[in-house]
Amino acid sequence: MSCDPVDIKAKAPFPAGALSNFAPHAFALDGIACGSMEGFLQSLKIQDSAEQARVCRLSGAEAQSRGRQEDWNSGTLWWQGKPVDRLSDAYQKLLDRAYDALFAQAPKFRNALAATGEAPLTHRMGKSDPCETILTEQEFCTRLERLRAHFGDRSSTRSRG
Ligand SMILES: Nc1nc(O)c(N)c(N[C@@H]2O[C@H](COP(=O)(O)O)[C@@H](O)[C@H]2O)n1
Repeated sequence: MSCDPVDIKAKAPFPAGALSNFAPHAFALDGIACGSMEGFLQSLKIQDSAEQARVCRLSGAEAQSRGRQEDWNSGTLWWQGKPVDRLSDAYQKLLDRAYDALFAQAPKFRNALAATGEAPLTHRMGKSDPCETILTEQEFCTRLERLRAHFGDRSSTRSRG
């Protein structure tokens, strides 16, 4: 049986809206408190660690518009005072760790992800060029689908007894 895609965006009803990076799900990464994934992502454009930690606590459009004030045309992003090349494996690993932390620490995010069943996930408003955005549609949706596969892992473990 095929399912309709779930297109993730902030103003969509559950579960798509709750999966938006804008949604206020609290988690911590490397001891830094984040109010949402958007707060974390947009903070990566900011070199100053104190201001970065402040932006991490934001959510929604407030977080996005704060990050969009920064010029990161050089392709250098920042985490805890260290530069991270946008096009590097290190950046992909940082994104993995952030989404793993969100999944582990935010039950409402996990519930929304579980509620998508096996539907394809899309983020049609997202961009595709990594030089134009801190998170492409593909980087976003593949991570959510990887995390969602954990639910299947648990049920198959149970069914094997
Ligand atoms: N609301 C919204 N509008 C757009 O035009 C977008 N590209 C997105 N995508 C999300 O925005 C974050 C990336 O921001 P930047 O493009 O780097 O400023 C990330 O959360 C995308 O999922 N959202």
